[in-house]
Amino acid sequence: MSNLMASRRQKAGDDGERSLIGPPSRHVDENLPDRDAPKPLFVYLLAFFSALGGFLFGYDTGVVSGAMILLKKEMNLNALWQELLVSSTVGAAALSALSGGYLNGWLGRRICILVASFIFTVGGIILSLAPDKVVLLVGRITVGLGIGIASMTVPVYIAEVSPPHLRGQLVTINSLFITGGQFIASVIDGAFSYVRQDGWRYMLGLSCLPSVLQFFGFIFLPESPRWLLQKGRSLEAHQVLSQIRGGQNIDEEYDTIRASIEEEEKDLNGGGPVIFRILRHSPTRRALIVGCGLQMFQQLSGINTVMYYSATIVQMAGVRDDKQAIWLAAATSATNFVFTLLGVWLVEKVGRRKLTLGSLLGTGLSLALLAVGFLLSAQNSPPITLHPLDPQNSTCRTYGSCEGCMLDPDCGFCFLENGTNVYDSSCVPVNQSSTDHAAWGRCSNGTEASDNPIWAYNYCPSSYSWIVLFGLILYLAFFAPGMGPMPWTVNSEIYPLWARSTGNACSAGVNWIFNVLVSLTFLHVAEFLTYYGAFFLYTGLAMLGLIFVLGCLPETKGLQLEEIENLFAGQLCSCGEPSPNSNRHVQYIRHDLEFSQANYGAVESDSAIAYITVSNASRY
Ligand SMILES: O[C@H]1[C@H](O)[C@@H](O)[C@H](O)[C@@H](O)[C@H]1O
Repeated sequence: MSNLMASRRQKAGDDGERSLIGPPSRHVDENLPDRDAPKPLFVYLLAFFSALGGFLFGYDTGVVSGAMILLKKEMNLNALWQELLVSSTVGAAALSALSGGYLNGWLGRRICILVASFIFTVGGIILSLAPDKVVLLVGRITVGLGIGIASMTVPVYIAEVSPPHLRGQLVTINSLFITGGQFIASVIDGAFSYVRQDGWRYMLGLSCLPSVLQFFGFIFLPESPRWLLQKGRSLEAHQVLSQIRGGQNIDEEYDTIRASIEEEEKDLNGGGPVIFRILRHSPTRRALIVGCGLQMFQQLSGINTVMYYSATIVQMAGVRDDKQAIWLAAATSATNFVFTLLGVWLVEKVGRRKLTLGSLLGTGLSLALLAVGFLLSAQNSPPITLHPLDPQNSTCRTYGSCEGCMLDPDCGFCFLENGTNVYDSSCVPVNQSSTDHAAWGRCSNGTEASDNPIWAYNYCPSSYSWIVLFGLILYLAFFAPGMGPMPWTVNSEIYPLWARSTGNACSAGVNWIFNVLVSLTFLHVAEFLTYYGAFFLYTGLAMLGLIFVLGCLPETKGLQLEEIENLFAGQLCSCGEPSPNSNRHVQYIRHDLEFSQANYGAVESDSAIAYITVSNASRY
């Protein structure tokens, strides 16, 4: 199986037979985007309706931060409940992504997408009608289950229906929809933040619109032809492939997929659960390491910390008004969205490998800049000038400057400012039921202090904040086109059909598990290492990721899905060079002259598709 590399050849003449020694297929040979290749409209329609799953993934993970501002007041949520409502969704997504592999293989991609959109709709309804926090939690877990299934199924489905020259672009559109969902969520958050009473119900419930649209759309859309063929439904598979290729001749592509499945089945003599077979078979084991590694490093580069922390960074830079900070956070997600668009444009031009490498390098440098900005801010942290008597005798009175005070989760910084000048500053305990106020004194809730002191929880005012703001924008500009979408895109293409659902389930699970880990540990890491220490740590992790990608990620651009397994036939890390084994390829020869849908059943039994393995042939 590892030697399988289907190479398409052009027709030798008009006699209906394909030549054995024909010229190599253009897409592989030139490694250039296939500009003249047809772009059937139907495949765009499929990509759009499937990518609504990505939109919901982005919307439901993004909307909660704005909803929380209103919810915590209306439902009197303490820190534990706030944490639960945010992370339960991501935790549920991790579990359902892992089990989604089994569902995908069993029920098919289409049914899984229908199930996910149904779950999203039910979750949205529960959330918008929730009478109390327990029902809210049930709703958040429900949408998390939908997110997990969608996050692993949609890229696989799009990859399986796309022609090779458009595959990278179309799968990356799913990532564009993820960041688009996060952006729309932040705009909806901004708009409904003015509706004090029940504004959160609209924020959380509006996700029902795209999920209902996706559900009804998918009732009429077809199953992946590759999955159909794997299940032995060859007539249907042929019809669907021909439909999504807009009536072009699909014989070669169909033969390649069919022969590849036959070859796989012959070689799959070892039984047991698919994950064990993946681990036993070295090419798929290597692909799994690359896929999971990419997803792990995506999260370890701190994207969700940066996005989550953006509102605070903006406040640190001097925007003190809550509403303005919400709108500026929307600008952050807009940046993430716009630069993902750049990724959609670049993926078929420069390829996955170069795009990921460039993105990781830039991400690492911007993280270092963020760290330097935090370091300068810490070194020039405003001193504490007032020491009011502390009735609680808390640790807050022990700090000499804002830096130590804001790193202590029990304290906050209360100050006056005149331009960039900070004065009359104190460090006081935070109100346990809401971090928006101090527990007592000038900055506590209900205190009408005439001089209007500012309460800073989690940040310090700093004249170096522009470096941090610049670092934040630079970070998103580098992360969004490459490290954001490529882990999803690459995972959708590197596994052979029999291992695709399980491989994607594992790697998506790794993504969600590291997502929870990084977001849950960020504040503790910052407490122990300070903010600049935390960002230097992420810089180091991004650099490790760079070494990993440099060594282990092969280029998959332009190859047919059936050809890609061969890239993993050699050693795990060959620094992007094709392994010697990847020169071996299988060639398909169709013996019959006619292949029409009308006589398809007969053709299938009469015709023979021969495949030969050519060892170590020169690479075209
Ligand atoms: O690819 C996505 C995207 O970059 C999102 O902005 C991020 O929140 C997700 O965690 C990630 O998987």
